[in-house]
Amino acid sequence: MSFELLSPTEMSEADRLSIARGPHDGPALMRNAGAAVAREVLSRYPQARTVHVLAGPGNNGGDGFAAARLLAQAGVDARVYCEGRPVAGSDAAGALADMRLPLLGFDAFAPEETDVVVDALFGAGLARAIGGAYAQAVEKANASGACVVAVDLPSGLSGGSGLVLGTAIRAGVTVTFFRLKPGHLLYPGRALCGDTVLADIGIPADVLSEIGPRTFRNTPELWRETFPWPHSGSHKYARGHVGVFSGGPSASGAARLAAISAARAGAGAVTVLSPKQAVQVNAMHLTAVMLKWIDTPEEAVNFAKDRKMSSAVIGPGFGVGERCVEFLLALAGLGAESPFGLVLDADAITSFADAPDRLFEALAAIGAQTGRERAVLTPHEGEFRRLFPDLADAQGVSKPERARRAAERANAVVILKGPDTVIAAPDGRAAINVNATPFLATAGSGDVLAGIVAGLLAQGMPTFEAAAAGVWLHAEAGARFGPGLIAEDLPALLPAALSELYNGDRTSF
Ligand SMILES: NC(=O)C1=CN([C@@H]2O[C@H](COP(=O)(O)OP(=O)(O)OC[C@H]3O[C@@H](n4cnc5c(N)ncnc54)[C@H](O)[C@@H]3O)[C@@H](O)[C@H]2O)[C@@H](O)CC1
Ligand SMILES: [K+]
Repeated sequence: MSFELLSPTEMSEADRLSIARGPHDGPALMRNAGAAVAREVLSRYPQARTVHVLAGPGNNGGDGFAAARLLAQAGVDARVYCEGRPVAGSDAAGALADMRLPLLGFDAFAPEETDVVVDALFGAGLARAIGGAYAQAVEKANASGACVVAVDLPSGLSGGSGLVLGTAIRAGVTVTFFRLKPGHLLYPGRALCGDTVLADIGIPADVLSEIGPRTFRNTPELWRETFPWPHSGSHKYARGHVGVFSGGPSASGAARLAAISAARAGAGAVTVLSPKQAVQVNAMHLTAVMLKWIDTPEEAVNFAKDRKMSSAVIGPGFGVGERCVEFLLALAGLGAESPFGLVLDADAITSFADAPDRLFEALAAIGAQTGRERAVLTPHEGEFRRLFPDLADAQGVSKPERARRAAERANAVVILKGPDTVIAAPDGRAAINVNATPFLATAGSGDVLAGIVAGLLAQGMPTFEAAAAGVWLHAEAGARFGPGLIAEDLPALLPAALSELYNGDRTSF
C-alpha cells in the first residue's frame, strides 16, 4: 500500500487534476468508485438479499447511486434512501439519473430489516457536525446491527483529523479511493472504519508530484533509503557512540533499557553515564554496554567531546528538576560540536514544564549552528501538554497538525506517542504509525523507544527518518510478542524485526 496520505482538500485536487488530464472524466471516476463499493459488498456478503443505501447530497451520495445501480443489476434488492437531492448538472445528479431506482425518504429507513447498509451520506466534503435527519439515520444504522460498508469515510468522520463531527457511523469496512486520508489512521477514526480497502479508480499516481503531500503512513518505504546498515568497511566507531544518562540508584533501570536498545539498533558503542551513587548498581547489570561515572554537566560535556559521543538520551529515570535542565543546556551548548542527536524523554520534558522556551531556544541555537534540527522529543499526550499547553487544548486540530506546530516551535522532531503515534518535523512532514500493538503500553516501553532512536541517530540517520524508523521498529518488535509483553522483552525482539527489514531491503534492490 502506498504511503502518501491526502487530506480531503488534497484529494479533491487529485480528482481535479486527474479529470483535467483524462482519460477518466468525473462521471467515469464515480462509476469506478461505485463499482469498487459494489464489488466489496458482493464479495464480503454474498448471501445478502437486501442492501440499503444511505445517500447524501454530494458526490459521496453519487458513489452510493452508482453502487446501488450495480447491486440491483447483480440481483440484490437495493433500496436507496436520500433526503436532499444532488445539484443539477453534478456528477452525482448524473449517477442518480443512471440509477433508475426509486428514492425513499429517511423515514422509511429500517436498517434492522437489511443485511447490509452502504453509507454514502458524507465523505471528503463533510463540512460541519452532522445533525437532524442525517444524525438520526446514522444512529439508526449504528443501533441496527447491520453490516455497514462506508463509502470513502464513515459519515461523520473528518478525513483530515480523524475526529468525529457530531456523530459518526461505525463501519465494518470502508472503501476509499486512490490514497488513504489521515482520518483513516488516526483515532477515533481508525476504529470507526473497520477494515479499510483502498481501490484504484483510475487516478494516475503522477498527480501526487503536483500536490506534494506532507503526511505519510509510517512504513519502511518512507525511510529505508536512509537506514544505516553497516557495510563491510564499518568499524564500531563509524557506527556511532551513544551516551545514556542514568538516574540515581533506585531509578537506573530506564537508562539501561534505553542503552541496550540503542546497541540493538546498531550503535557501535553505548555508554551509560551514571551518577556516583548508581555506578555500583549499573555495573552489576551491564556487559556490552560501557559505564562512566559522571556527576556534573561539565563532566558530561568533556566526555561528549573526548569520546565523540554521537547521540545522547536524557530523561528516562533521570529525575525532574534543575539538574536535568543544566545537563540538557550544557549538551545543547556544545553547538556544532554537540551530538548528532539528542533524545529527550520523560523527565527531560517535564523538567522544562515551567519554562519551555528555555528548551526551545537552546534547540534553536543548535539548529542555527548546524543547519538542521538535532533533537527528538518523545512526549505522550500528558508530557506534550506540559510543553505545549495551547496546542494540547486546540479544539478540532488534528494530531499531526498539533505535532507539526510543536516541532516547528521546538526546533525538534516530535514523536507524539499513543496508539496512533505521530512523528513530525519542523519542515512540516508528519508520519502516522500504524503497526503498534496495545501491549506496548507498558512501563519502560518509552525508554526502549528513546534508545532505538538514539541508536539510529548515532549512526548518522537523518533526524525525522531516525524517529520514524525507531517508532516502526519498536512497534514491530512489540507485535512479535503479544500478550504478556514487558519492556525488558523488547530489545531481544529487535533482531527479528531488523532482519525482516534487512531482507526486505535486499530483495527490493
Ligand atoms: N468526481 C469526483 O470528484 C469524485 C468524488 N468522489 C466522491 O465524492 C466525495 C466528495 O464529494 P463532495 O465534495 O461532493 O462531498 P460529500 O459528498 O462528502 O459532501 C458534500 C455535501 O454535503 C453537504 N454537507 C457537508 N457537511 C454536511 C453536514 N454536516 N450536514 C449536512 N450536509 C452537509 C455539503 O453542503 C455538500 O452538499 C468523496 O468522498 C468520494 O466519495 C469519488 O466518486 C471519486 C470521484
Ligand atoms: K460515507
